[in-house]
Amino acid sequence: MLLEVRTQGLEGRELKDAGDRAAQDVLAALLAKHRPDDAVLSEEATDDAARLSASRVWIIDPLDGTREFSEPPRDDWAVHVALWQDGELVAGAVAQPALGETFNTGTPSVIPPRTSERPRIAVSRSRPPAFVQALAEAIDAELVPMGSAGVKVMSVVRDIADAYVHAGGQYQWDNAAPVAVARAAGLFCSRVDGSPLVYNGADTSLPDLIVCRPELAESIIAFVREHGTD
Ligand SMILES: Nc1ncnc2c1ncn2[C@@H]1O[C@H](COP(=O)(O)O)[C@@H](OP(=O)(O)O)[C@H]1O
Ligand SMILES: [Mg+2]
Repeated sequence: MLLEVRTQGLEGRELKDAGDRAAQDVLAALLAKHRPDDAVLSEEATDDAARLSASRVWIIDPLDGTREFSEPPRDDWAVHVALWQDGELVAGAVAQPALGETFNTGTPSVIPPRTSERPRIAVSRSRPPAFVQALAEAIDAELVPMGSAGVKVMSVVRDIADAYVHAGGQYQWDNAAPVAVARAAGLFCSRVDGSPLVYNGADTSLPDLIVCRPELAESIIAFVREHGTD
């Protein structure tokens, strides 16, 4: 469906908006039909405070990496659907339609053996946090820029990168489903200072995170604790 939207001759802002709208409409209709009693937190819908007292909340980003979606033939954009229940993420899926792949917690991904001795850190292609260059030098890592938080987390799942480090701004929908999938696959996930990622908080902002192979977590967190993220 999103692939089809890309063939309609739209460009730039119009293509971004058409993608956001089409994916939001499909997901909202499916959730309303199959899970009418659950709350939904979506990037593309008005936040309803009822979710704060709900037991089950779907946290969705209908189109993550909207910028890259609008730059065909780029394939680094994704669809995120997570389910939060009573304080925890309990299920999630990240689809990469341009790859024809969906990663989900029902069939947890098996992380391939690490192929790169030198750590590869996935970072935002358009808004990389300032400190990651210094972090990369400190732990002798290389930076791998790409779009979409979901794609970056899946790049760790797929052994294209070994870590994803972000700071400076993001929202719950950008990382909820990717984190659910990464955890199910055995990856380490936390805020950049090592504290837990908390979902369905009143504030939709969740501005920083680390997702990495477990053996890299300590050195990344130690760097942030010593140097901060400025
Ligand atoms: N500094 C920032 N402030 C707010 N949102 C940010 C951000 N950096 C990244 N994001 C959001 O995180 C997602 C992944 O970004 P990136 O591709 O740069 O890594 C994007 O989501 P959307 O595409 O859903 O808007 C983007 O808007
Ligand atoms: Mg997003």
